[in-house]
Amino acid sequence: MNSIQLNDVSVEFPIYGASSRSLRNRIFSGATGGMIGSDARHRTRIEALRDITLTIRHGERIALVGHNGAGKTTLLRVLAGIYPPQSGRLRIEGKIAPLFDIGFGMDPDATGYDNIRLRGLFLGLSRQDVEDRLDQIAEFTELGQFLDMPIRTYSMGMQTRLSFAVSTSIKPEILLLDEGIGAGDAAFLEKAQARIRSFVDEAGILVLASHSESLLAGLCERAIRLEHGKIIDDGPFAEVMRRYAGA
Ligand SMILES: Nc1ncnc2c1ncn2[C@@H]1O[C@H](COP(=O)(O)OP(=O)(O)OP(=O)(O)O)[C@@H](O)[C@H]1O
Repeated sequence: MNSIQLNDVSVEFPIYGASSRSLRNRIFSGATGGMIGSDARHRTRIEALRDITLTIRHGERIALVGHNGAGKTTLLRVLAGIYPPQSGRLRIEGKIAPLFDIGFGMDPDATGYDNIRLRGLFLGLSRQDVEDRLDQIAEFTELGQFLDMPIRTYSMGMQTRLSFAVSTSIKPEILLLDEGIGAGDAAFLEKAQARIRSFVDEAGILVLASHSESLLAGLCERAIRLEHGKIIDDGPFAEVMRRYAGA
C-alpha cells in the first residue's frame, strides 16, 4: 500500500544579497509568497513551508491549491525528495514519479528520442525497458518527426508531452504533477487526464498542484489549501474550493 506521511515539515530558503534592514527586521507577508523574515543574525529567509503535517492514503487524489507562492511547488519538491525538509519528518511508501520541472533529467541538445531514453533511465528504467517502451511512448507524444529534433526546438507544450509520456509509462505508484501539464493543448490534456485516471484507478496516489479548477475537478476528490506556507484548509474537493472562492 502506498502512503505519504509528513510531520511538522518546514522548508526555508536563506536569501543572500537581500538586506534585512529593508525588511525592518520583522516578519511580514503580502498577498503572495511565503513568509519573509530574518533570523537572529539579520539574514533574510523565506519560509516556504511551515509545520506541514499531512497524511495521504493509498488511492487518494489530492489537489494542492493556494495563491502564487503559497508553497505548492515546494511541497511537491519535498515529496519528490528534491528538497530535504529542514525540520520535521517525511515518510513515503511507494515509487514516485515527479512530473514537474519538466526539463529535469533532459538534455536540450539531444533529440526527443534520446531524451525519452535519458528520462527513462533517470526514472529508474533499465536500458532494455526503455527500448521496449520507446515506440509506445513516442506514439503517445504525437510529436512525429519532431522526435528526431533537439528538444530545445520544442515549445513548452511539446516538452510537456514528452516528459509526461515517459513519466507515466512506468506506472508510478505516486504521481506528482504541477500546473505544467496545463501547457499541453486541449486534445493532449484530455488524453493526459484519461491516462492519469487509469493510473489512479489501478491504485497509487496523485498529488496535483494547479490554479485550474476545471483540471483539478476532473481528477481530484480531496483538496489541500496552502497559504503563506501553511495548510489552512483540507477536505473534500468541492467544499474546500467553495470556501476558497468565498475567501
Ligand atoms: N529556490 C528558491 N529560493 C528562494 N525562495 C524560493 C525558492 N523556491 C521557492 N521560493 C519561495 O518559496 C515560496 C513558495 O514558493 P512555491 O514555488 O512553492 O509556491 P507555489 O504555491 O508553487 O506558487 P505558484 O502558484 O506561483 O507557482 C515563495 O515565497 C517563493 O518566493
